[in-house]
Amino acid sequence: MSTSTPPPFAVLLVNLGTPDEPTPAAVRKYLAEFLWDQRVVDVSRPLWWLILNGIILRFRPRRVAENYKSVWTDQGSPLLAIGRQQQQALKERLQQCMGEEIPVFLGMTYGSPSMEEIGREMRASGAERLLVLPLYPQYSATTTAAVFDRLAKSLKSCPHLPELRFVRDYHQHPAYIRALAASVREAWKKQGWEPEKLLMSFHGIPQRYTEQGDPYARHCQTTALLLARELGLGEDQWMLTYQSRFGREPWLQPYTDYTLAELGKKETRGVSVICPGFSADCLETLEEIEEENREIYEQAGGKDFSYIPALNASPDHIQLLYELVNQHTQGW
Ligand SMILES: C=CC1=C(C)c2cc3[nH]c(cc4nc(cc5[nH]c(cc1n2)c(C)c5CCC(=O)O)C(CCC(=O)O)=C4C)c(C)c3C=C
Ligand SMILES: [Fe+2]
Ligand SMILES: [Fe+2]
Repeated sequence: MSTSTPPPFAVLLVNLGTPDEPTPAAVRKYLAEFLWDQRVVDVSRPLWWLILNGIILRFRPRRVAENYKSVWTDQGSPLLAIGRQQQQALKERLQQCMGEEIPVFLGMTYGSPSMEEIGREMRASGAERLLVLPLYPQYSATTTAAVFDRLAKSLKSCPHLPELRFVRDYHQHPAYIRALAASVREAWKKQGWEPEKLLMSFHGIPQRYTEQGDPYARHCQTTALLLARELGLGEDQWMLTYQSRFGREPWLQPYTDYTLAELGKKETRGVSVICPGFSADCLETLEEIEEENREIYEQAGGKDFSYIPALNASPDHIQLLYELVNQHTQGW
C-alpha cells in the first residue's frame, strides 16, 4: 500500500471496445461478448442464443475482420489507439490546470482493457473517488447504460467501493458544439471547398428502443440543431442521418447510406459527412463512412465527398473533456 498522499480523485474514460486483432477469431470473441449484452440486443435469450451462435458468429467475423484490416494501425485498432492519446492528453491537461497528478484510466465496456483491470489500477493509485466519463456525447441505454452495468458488475466483489460520479451525457455542452463547429470549419478550409450539404451521421439504434423511452434520438436532434446553428447553416444545407444498422427491424431514419445514394443521384455539389456521436475514429467512421459510404455516393454519380474526422485527441476535444471533469468533480 502506498504511503504518499492519495490523489483527490481519478477519472475513468470509457469507450465501447474493439477486437485485439483484425482476425476472424478475435472479432468473433469481441462480437460474442458485445452482442450478448441485453442492453444492445434485447431479443429473448434462448432465441437470440440460437441466432447469435447459429448464424451471426459463424459468418460475420470473417467479413468484419477484413473491414478491420483496412483501418488497422501500427498502434492497433484506431478506437483504442486514439483512446490512449485522449487519456494521455487529458492527464497532461489536468496536471497543467490542477497542479497535481490526477490518474486518468481508459476502460472498455467489451474486451480490453476491462473494468476489472481498471479496478486494479485504481486501487494501486490510492484514489477513493472516481469520475466515470463514458465517451458518448448522446445518452443511449445501448451504450451509456451498458457502461454503468459493466462497471457495477466489476465492483460486485469489491468490499470497499470508491465514491462514484457518472457523466450521463454532454450532447448540448457549449464546448462540445464549439469543438465540432471548429472541426468543420478547419476541414473545409483545408480541403478548399464547401459542400452543398453537411450530413451529420449518428450511429443508429432500433426505432423500437426510442419508442420504449431511450432519449438517444432526441439527443442527436439537439446536437445537430445546435451544430447547424453554430455554423450558421440554412435548413437546406444540412441533414441528420443514422448509420450502421444491424438486423432486420427498422432502425432510426433516414439512413446515411440511402441518403448518400439519393444525394449522389441528384448530382449534389459536394457532401461532407461528420459523425458527431463518435468521440474517436473507429471502424464505423473510417471504414463504413470514409470507404463504403464514399463509394455509395460516388457510384450513384456524386462528386466531391469528404469525411470530417472525429474530435479524437484534438486540443478542443481535450478542453471539452477537461471542462466536463472540472464541472463534475466540484467539491472533491
Ligand atoms: C446490434 C446492435 C447495435 C447497437 C444497438 C449499437 C449501438 C451503438 N454502437 C455505437 C458505437 C460503436 N459501434 C461500433 C461497432 C459495432 N456496433 C455494432 C452493433 C450495434 N451498435 C456492431 C455489430 C459493431 C461491430 C462491427 C460490426 O460487426 O459491424 C463501434 C466501433 C468499434 C471499433 O472496434 O472500431 C462503435 C464506436 C453507438 C454510439 C451506439 C448507439 C448509440
Ligand atoms: Fe455499434
Ligand atoms: Fe458498421
